[in-house]
Amino acid sequence: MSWEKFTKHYLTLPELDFALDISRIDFGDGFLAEMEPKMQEAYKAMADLEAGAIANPDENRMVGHYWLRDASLAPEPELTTEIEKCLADIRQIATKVHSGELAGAKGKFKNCLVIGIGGSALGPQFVADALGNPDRDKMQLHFFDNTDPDGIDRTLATLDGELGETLAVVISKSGGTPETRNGMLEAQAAYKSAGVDFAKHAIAITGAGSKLDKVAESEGWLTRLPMWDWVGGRTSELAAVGLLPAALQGLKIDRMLAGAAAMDAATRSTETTKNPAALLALMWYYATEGKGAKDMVVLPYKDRLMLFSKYLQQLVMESLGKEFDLDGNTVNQGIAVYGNKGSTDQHAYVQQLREGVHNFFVTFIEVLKDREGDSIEVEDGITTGDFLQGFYLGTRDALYENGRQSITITISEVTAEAVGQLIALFERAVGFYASLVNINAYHQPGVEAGKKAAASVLGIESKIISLLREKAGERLNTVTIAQHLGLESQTEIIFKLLNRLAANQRGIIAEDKFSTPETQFYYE
Ligand SMILES: O=P(O)(O)OC[C@H]1O[C@](O)(CO)[C@@H](O)[C@@H]1O
Repeated sequence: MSWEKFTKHYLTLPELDFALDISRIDFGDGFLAEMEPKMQEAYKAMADLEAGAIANPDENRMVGHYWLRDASLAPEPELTTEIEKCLADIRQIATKVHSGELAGAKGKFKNCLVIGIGGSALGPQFVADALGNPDRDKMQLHFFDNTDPDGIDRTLATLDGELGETLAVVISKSGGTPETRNGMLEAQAAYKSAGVDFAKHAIAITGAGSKLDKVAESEGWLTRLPMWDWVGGRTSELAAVGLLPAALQGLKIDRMLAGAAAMDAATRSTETTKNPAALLALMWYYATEGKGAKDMVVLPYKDRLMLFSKYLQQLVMESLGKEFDLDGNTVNQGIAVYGNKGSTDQHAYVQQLREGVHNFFVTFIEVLKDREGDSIEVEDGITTGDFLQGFYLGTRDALYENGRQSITITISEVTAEAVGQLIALFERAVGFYASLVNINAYHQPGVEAGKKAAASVLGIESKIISLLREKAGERLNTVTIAQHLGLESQTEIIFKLLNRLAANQRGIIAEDKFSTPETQFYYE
């Protein structure tokens, strides 16, 4: 890698303490010029989106997450007012909770139990981990982000005896996501058995009029905050979804918003070589041949950014993973994202990256500041942070020598501003990339199929339970149960359901503990 090539492709934004290095993606000299007309179309589409166009045509919705960090940009004055009111409400709630004016049955709230999934959990989890400091935080955040009973129990165990000082924040844009509904019901049951009134310890963040909104209203929860239809779940970190938990934790939400606003301003530039989001989208296009031919490995060399790749996984994959383009052609688009943190991953999968199947490009994130305070020397004149940088630079070169390309994002420190910037950078890069490949980044039709199939499985389970009750004591095997139910085509599903029911003492007995498909089942 020549110094000339590096400096030519190193974009620095000094006012943001931010740099992007694309010199290790081997695009040829003509690539940027060749892509420029498409990029100009992407800028136009983005400008229309920010001005309030129906940028999500399938759902007939505006896409307004950029207005959240500069409410004056919202296309209607009522929206500006709503955004500002919501922010004021968040600040006020946090102030009252921290002062103890708004308290739980057993005193000042010291924990916050966030109940949500997908975009209603990943952002809050990432930010809490990136910016939290258990010694300084005003509240500790805990999460129910699944419908796994054991996962729920693990979280509840950490809150044992403290539910009277725990504020539950139930987050669901649609207000009808089953996992979140279940989490809420499990939390309600736990509060009840602890003798604590859940409603007086709960806040809902959801769309107006949703099921969750109605439950929160009718049960008299502490308050409700809005989720607007023009903010997608995966771009909601800087809406109440992310800001309320962060404010409760004691994080500087205004600085996070300011960081995002500054990155938004920088990425509105239509001068491609100065626009980091445009360059990122173009590098993704080049590296993946505009069709997801390679995966994106996200490697932050900073433990605090470990959850960023998980957060990006949803942002990128739910946005870009689409069957059809905007003209209805089958395209099966997407970019797979995975990663954890450097240098830890060096001792896990970097072996394959260096020498194995060549199906990825890397996005390194370099953080200049090591830690608060000084470091000891672990070798003569060398600190742990020196090692961390050494491993990043070494890995990057070792990969590049073997034809494995990479991008590096450099920030000086993991601050609230930097976290806001990173979120805004990738949000816009995803939007640009979607334009380059002509897809709708703002809907998620594919998730519906799994949800519908799950509902039908639960329907079959109810039928099995009724049938076995009716035939209590009779020994039946999977095939005969399927026949009785007239569901022969679902015999395998019935086998799976019976096995789990039997494993959980739900009245159904399997004669063989490690039951084979032929095993007999009966109802006690
Ligand atoms: O906030 P909600 O409506 O509960 O949805 C949670 C998540 O579920 C999804 O709709 C996918 O099923 C995501 O897009 C979303 O972030």
